[in-house]
Amino acid sequence: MSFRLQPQPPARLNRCQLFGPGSRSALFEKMAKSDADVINIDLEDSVAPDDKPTALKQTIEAISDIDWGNKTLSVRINGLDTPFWYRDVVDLLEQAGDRLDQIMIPKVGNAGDIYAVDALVTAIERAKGRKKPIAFEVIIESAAGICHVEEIAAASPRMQAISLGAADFAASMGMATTGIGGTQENYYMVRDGQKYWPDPWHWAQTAIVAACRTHGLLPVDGPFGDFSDKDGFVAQARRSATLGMVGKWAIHPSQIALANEVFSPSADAVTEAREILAAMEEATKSGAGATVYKGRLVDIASIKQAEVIVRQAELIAG
Ligand SMILES: CC(C)(COP(=O)(O)OP(=O)(O)OC[C@H]1O[C@@H](n2cnc3c(N)ncnc32)[C@H](O)[C@@H]1OP(=O)(O)O)[C@@H](O)C(=O)NCCC(=O)NCCSC(=O)C[C@H](O)C(=O)O
Ligand SMILES: [Mg+2]
Repeated sequence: MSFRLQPQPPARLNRCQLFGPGSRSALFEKMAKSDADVINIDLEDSVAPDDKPTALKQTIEAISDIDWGNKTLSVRINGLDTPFWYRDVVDLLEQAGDRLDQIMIPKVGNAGDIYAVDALVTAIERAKGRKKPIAFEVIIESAAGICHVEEIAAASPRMQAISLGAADFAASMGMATTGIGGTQENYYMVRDGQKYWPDPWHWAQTAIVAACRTHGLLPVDGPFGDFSDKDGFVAQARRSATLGMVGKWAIHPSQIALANEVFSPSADAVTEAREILAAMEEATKSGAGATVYKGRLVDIASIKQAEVIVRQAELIAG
């Protein structure tokens, strides 16, 4: 038990983060007009090395030239193990307009990585007199990242969100798969001759959720590579939502509506949450700390659970 209150995460929608390569400028308008809450223009792994300078230039222009509406606008920079990342940060911070909300730092391994980017961003913001501080979101996608996830979450006041990057994470962990997220054929148990497929991402997601909730950040599920498998995407997203994640990446427009649906509480869930709050208000008036709702126990913890759902519904309603 701690006497410190758990901080609330940033009060913004993050149900779907739509990715598109910075080298494919033809996609930018489509991304801006999509129903995704967050846009991630990618300078990292979806951009070939020879295309990096063009992708950076196009991205900087698009930040000011395109109407991004009320979306959170983020650019994924290159990893700190590459020769590209410092140029990404310097050019974005010196040349891109104030519409840029955050940068995404990939393959973060420890708090020192965040410190390094924070130092550079802070120096440029001061030198250029940038008014709006750039926020950070990071990807946990390595063995080192998951081992240090809590110190990473605490590393800077700029931190707003952490995603799980299933592809690089699997590679770093030496997992025997080339799939990006979702059920893994060979990760199964057998009972009475029946196969049962547990979730190999569960523990990493839970570690990310715990670190994010401790430090008031948004935990986000990363990519699901097989964009023709809608059922698989929805099943993965529902598991993530049940564990406390607030949203999921879309690497193709067909995944946006699916993510928005899963990470928006249903009308029935919101009604039930409001009824639980009303039942507990009545109980509190009569001096009780617990009561019965639809034949089951609800108590003071139920108020906090119901508030999670009502808060999300209110965010969506604007
Ligand atoms: C996956 C894609 C390469 C597919 O592109 P394409 O072949 O053009 O798809 P379609 O023909 O099916 O497109 C149908 C229409 O949708 C538009 N489109 C396609 N992609 C996008 C998009 N991302 N945003 C908006 N609109 C999009 C097409 O232009 C078509 O439009 P129209 O002709 O008008 O009907 C491509 O989707 C793509 O590049 N996706 C993003 C890839 C990416 O950013 N990857 C990086 C993130 S995942 C990762 O890095 C792994 C992670 O780090 C980890 O380690 O786990
Ligand atoms: Mg990756």
